[in-house]
Amino acid sequence: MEEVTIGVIGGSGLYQMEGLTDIVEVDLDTPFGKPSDSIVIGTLEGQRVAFLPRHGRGHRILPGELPTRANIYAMKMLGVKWLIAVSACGSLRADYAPGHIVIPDGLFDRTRGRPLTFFGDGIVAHISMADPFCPVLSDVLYKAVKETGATVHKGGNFIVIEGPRFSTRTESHVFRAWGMDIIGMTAVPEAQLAREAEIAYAVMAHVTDYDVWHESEEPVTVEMVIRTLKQNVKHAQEAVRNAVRLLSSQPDLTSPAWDALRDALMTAPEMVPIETRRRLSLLLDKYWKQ
Ligand SMILES: CSC[C@H]1O[C@H](OP(=O)(O)O)[C@H](O)[C@@H]1O
Ligand SMILES: Nc1ncnc2[nH]cnc12
Repeated sequence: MEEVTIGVIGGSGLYQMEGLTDIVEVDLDTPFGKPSDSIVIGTLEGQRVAFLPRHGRGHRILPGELPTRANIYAMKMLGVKWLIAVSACGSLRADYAPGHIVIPDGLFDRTRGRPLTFFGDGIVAHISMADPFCPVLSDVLYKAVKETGATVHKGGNFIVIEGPRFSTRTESHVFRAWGMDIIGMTAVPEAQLAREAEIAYAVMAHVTDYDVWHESEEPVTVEMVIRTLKQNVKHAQEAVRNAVRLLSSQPDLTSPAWDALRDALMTAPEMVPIETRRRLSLLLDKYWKQ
């Protein structure tokens, strides 16, 4: 299988990447099941890039049903080191307006019952999520969006709800009072699974609505999200292209995520059941074979 170092996960409204050439599609199977869809590998800005639509082509998979472990593991199988996530989000503050893009630096988990880890079944690990998004990749994304001329905000607390329903007004007001800036349904567990897989991960969050707290704006609907995204999908595509160019022109960039497991593993290797060892060898052989 060819090595691809840059991955892109497209969210609501971004189901394919424009401008890819020399395309191949791969159907991967992982120890955690099948990813959301085939992964499309193509050349962008002279660089091989792997693209996966998070909800599948035709938007078939609920946020709470996403096979996120398989999606991240599949990216790891391809050799992805930098993973750009594109998401639609609601805004919880007036100055982050629909049409703007946010590169969040904080994450608050309000999901329930999603598979949150690759570990378990005889192996224990505790990764650090103090800074949930890779600062190096976030910086690249910020510059990449800036180049498109879109309004971009660096930093913001991203609250991730279970969905699939949108929030009540009461919840939305509480999230604002907690200091949350944007709201979505998918960055958890993507961010922490990417960290467990030692992949640098950052989100380009496209503000599509003011959720349901605003006094003069209508409460969010799917129609509103899609309408705003349609107007902005060109920016998203251009920003991804810029990010790929910026990454490939700086081959010396490194991410703290790349050794996230160094101090996270608790279990003595010889105590790990053989099946678990096999399942996680892609993530752990670099430590176990030392
Ligand atoms: C279509 S509105 C709700 C939907 O949009 C966001 O999706 P994604 O993060 O994949 O862009 C949000 O998280 C919900 O899944
Ligand atoms: N207001 C909102 N809440 C949750 N997810 C969203 N995705 C887009 N807008 C959203």
